[in-house]
Amino acid sequence: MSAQPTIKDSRPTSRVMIETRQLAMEFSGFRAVDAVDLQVMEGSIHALIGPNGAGKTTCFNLITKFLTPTAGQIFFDGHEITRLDPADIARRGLVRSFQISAVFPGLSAVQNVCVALQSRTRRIFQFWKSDRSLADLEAEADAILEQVGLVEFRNVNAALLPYGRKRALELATTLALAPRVLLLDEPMAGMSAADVERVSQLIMRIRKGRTILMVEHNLPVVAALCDRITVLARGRVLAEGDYSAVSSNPEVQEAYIGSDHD
Ligand SMILES: Nc1ncnc2c1ncn2[C@@H]1O[C@H](COP(=O)(O)OP(=O)(O)OP(=O)(O)O)[C@@H](O)[C@H]1O
Repeated sequence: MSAQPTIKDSRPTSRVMIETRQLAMEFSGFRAVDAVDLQVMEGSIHALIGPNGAGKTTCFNLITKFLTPTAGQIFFDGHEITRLDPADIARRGLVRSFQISAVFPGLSAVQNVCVALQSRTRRIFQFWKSDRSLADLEAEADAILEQVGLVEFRNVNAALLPYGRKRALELATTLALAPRVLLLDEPMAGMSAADVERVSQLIMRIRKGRTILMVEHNLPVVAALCDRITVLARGRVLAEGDYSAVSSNPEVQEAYIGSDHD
């Protein structure tokens, strides 16, 4: 793990947005997540990394309430959310990308964002509504498409978008839900180098006013984007700090040896 040039534009504050206390998840006696204490600061981009089977996805699923922990607590902006359901926490502003907003392949980019905006405002997406309300909605959708660099693709069906652009559209539909905290599950998975660069820039653009927690295997991306990194191994926190601190930690280096990560 070599040091990478930084493109951070960080403004983390001292306020804790997501906190886990002694978080644990047991599957038939096997502790996939074991006493994890995590603090994600407001305004930061925070990564969860670790070798295969470290417990990253399980941890993510616990925080987004796709799983209920067998022990421990989860707090969002100071409020305990351990027993709330995913829709409840999404309404509070903690949104997992691709969680509620699906991308409909038969709809254009702008229609997809309109559907997501509608789901936020709980109105029914009625194309036959007055031109005025549809125009308002489309103006808001266009502003979001602009944020993610998809203006020129606004009328293209989602199914026809290149892969990287589809991920950008997924992010756009997530942004339509007005998240305060965004949880990204391997945002760079399966992307070409050009798409990785574009989506990295996109994440930097959308971080303003938000907190981002991501699971990501691409370590150069983590080095470039993330203010703070928590390294998990065998369900436990092995190390935490900025990239140079965790990558120079001998225990972290050892944990990665023998895994298929670089
Ligand atoms: N539903 C489940 N039932 C039983 N074991 C599970 C379940 N989900 C995860 N595990 C186990 O928990 C451990 C942690 O898995 P998890 O997917 O959270 O790791 P990860 O760090 O995300 O790995 P990867 O990088 O390979 O995606 C693994 O040993 C996995 O086999």
